Amino acid sequence: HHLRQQNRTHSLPPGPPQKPLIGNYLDVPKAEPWKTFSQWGKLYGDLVYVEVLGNKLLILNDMESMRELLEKRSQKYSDRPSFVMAKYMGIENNLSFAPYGPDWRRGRKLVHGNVNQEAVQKYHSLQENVAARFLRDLVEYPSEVMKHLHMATAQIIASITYGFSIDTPSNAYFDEFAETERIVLKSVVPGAYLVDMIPLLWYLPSWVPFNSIQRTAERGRQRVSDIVHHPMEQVEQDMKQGASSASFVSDHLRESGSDKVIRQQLPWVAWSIYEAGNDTTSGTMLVFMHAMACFPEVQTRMREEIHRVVGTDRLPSFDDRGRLPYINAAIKEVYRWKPNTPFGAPRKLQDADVYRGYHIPKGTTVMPNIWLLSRDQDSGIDPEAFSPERFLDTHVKKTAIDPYSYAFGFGRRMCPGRFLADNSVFMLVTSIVATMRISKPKDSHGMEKPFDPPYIPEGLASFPYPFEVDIEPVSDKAVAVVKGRATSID
Ligand code: HEM
Repeated sequence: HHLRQQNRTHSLPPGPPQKPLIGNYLDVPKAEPWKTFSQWGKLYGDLVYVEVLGNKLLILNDMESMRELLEKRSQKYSDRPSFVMAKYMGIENNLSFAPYGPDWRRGRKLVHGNVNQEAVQKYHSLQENVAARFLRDLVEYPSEVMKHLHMATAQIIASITYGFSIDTPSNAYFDEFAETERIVLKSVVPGAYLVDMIPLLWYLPSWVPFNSIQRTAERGRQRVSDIVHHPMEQVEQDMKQGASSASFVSDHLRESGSDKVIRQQLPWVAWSIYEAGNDTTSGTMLVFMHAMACFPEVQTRMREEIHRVVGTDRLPSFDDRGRLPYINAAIKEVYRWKPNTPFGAPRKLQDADVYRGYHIPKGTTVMPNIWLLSRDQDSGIDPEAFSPERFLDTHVKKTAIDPYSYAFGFGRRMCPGRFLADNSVFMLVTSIVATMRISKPKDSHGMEKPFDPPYIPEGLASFPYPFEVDIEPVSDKAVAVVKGRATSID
């Protein structure tokens, strides 16, 4: 009764008109929906409400509503939407997709212990070593830059999570991880599987033509289970032989003793770290490579700063970071220029709410339009330009919105890996710029080839597919420094 009254006095937030049954289904494009959401923002205001086949969606188009709802009211806004396929495949055991509750809280605590701001310092030398090896690979096989990049981020995260050595050249798990990742990303996108729109389909027998849902689900479940448990078994085996190095998994296996709950959850939490931390970091690095090829003058300014502060006799280290303001601004610019998660990671509202005089129904999927924040014009610099200057008050009257306030999410479900991620990005970015020149690909006559790397157009994450780019050492001395440093690790 109370709710009905609330409904009467408060209307839903505005949005495009709906059609019977399908609602706004035809209005929400699959490719780059955040651009359409942003246009709606201009038409309907900062809160936009749409319905797609009975699913309620609320789009937040301003920082204030994100802070108020996702942070101040996080008690209600920290659940995730649920998907039939994902649930069946076990993907809701992954921290990123888990419902808000005791399992999520326990898992989150485990992760936090290993990657909080203090703890990530113990990974500095790992990150420096991986960067040095990565540079040597670039010197030796520059045309395989995309492969090297993916390997570098995978090595960092696999070492931290499972203790796998960075000497493992092409670990058997990496391809398996990558393949499972595709299954995961598909299963948490509204509408990718018809069964999430029309749940009744699940109950149709599988001999009905075209109804392969249950078979797909079963295959996915098996794959997910394999990738969650195989690396764990390896760690346990290594531990028995005394051959495992410290890692998230081995530390917690030692500490948890016979705690059954933790032992059961640990493989899933470990996989969550790998799953959430690998493609996001490599994707961010691909955006960086894209930007460097398109904006050579920024690349030059970055290199000048490094050479001025660090010199050319050694590779950059974490101790240098505080003295590299232009580099730090350029890293912010990478997060802003093409944000990884243009509409964040969706939340599900657990109880009906009232905000700015509007009624927001229970169960509504809430999406912060991060992409729109990234397009702000406060600095007066074109949002499409890659320009670190927009973050420097020595260059502009008003600096752009700080991407650290939106690129890693909000409130209780904010990315717990953000310090680790940012350190990896800093180390890889500075190492590359210090020693390598990145440019658009050229043909055999030295003419620039057309260059416009396509981005994954739909789903939660947005970064380029692997693309061709030219890469060469800045000097013979740089090659010598790289080789010397890499050899010292061997
Ligand atoms: C540049 C790289 C990264 C970006 C841009 C990024 C971004 C994000 C975003 C936007 C979210 C959703 C937050 C929300 O719902 O408000 C998230 C969640 C998460 N991230 Fe990251 N992330 C990155 C790297 C990492 C790394 C290296 C780890 C490894 C520890 C990690 C672990 C996680 C986990 C476990 C979650 C789920 C949190 C939850 O649902 O409670 N991320 N990340």
